[in-house]
Amino acid sequence: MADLQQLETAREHALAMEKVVNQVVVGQEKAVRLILIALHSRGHVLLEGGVGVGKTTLLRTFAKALGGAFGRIEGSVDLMPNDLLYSAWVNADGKPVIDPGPLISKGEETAVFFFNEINRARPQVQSLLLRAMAERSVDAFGKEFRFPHMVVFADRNAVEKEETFELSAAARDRFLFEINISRPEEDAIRRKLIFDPAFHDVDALLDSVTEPLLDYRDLNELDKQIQQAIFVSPEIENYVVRIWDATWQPEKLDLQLPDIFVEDLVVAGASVRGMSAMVRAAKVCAWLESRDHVLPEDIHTVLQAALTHRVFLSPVYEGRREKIMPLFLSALRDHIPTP
Ligand SMILES: Nc1ncnc2c1ncn2[C@@H]1O[C@H](COP(=O)(O)OP(=O)(O)OP(=O)(O)O)[C@@H](O)[C@H]1O
Repeated sequence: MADLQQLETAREHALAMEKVVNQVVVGQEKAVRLILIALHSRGHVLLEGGVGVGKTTLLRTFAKALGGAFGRIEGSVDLMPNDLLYSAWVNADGKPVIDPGPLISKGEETAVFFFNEINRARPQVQSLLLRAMAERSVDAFGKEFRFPHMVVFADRNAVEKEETFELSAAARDRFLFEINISRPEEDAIRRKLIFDPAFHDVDALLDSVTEPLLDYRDLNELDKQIQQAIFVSPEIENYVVRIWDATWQPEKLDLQLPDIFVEDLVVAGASVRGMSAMVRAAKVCAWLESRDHVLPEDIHTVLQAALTHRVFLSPVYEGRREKIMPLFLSALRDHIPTP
């Protein structure tokens, strides 16, 4: 049974954490809310967006606010799977030394692991990461390293496509959300980021998070409690199933999308994993809004992030995915009657 008082206290902590993160990383409120939801539904996240828009700052802030460790690695063509597990070097006495690599060096304390530019890493490296994400453990140095509290964030460089290895459809499906992080829209915030020196020094920004606001070790249990406590009505169930069907056969709705033949658009819609992930995330959303049941607005909050990387488009449209998917998913939302 979920403990309602415990859930209430946990929500206050989660909202306090969100407030602090929004003070450190400005103009990214939507992304911050989605990351908060992902952390509480224990889902890994793909990040899509620009370079130097505050992704590392955002993730380091979350890790610090959770009191856990932050790990990071850069994807590159010559990165090998073992580079995640160990690094070898020669010390001042000429002796070889082997250190644990970024994936395992923080062990069980890892709360957030950031794989920057995952599409620059070869498929072997991506596979190791996917296995670590699914099992939250890896084998190295003849033993098992576990990181039961880790949530992985993987960024895809969407601008440069030279020498890249795009994630396969099955690999993308392993991520709860794909979240877009781009330049803040508000002019005043953009100016602040450029001209206020406070935003030029990440370490100084992070110093403003003085103590953990939540314990990363509580999140696995909290997730179970939230999933038990939040109710999904039969009407919402029907609504979700209609959305699911529409991702497979959008031509059954009367959608009009510019320059697109809707009958030819989709090769495959969302998976079972994708739809259940969306529902889990919507429940967390309802909990953050102090409700014990899911409303259509919770589904709407997570719809884009949960499904945008899970619908497979025909090759003729795949190259315009970034533009088409937001239009397509908004059209689904607008055409399916809400309960
Ligand atoms: N929205 C924001 N709020 C606060 N600081 C920001 C924001 N956007 C960018 N910055 C500042 O810009 C600089 C670059 O940020 P950061 O390294 O986090 O970006 P990034 O997206 O991880 O970059 P890269 O793509 O190169 O890895 C930092 O000094 C950071 O403080």
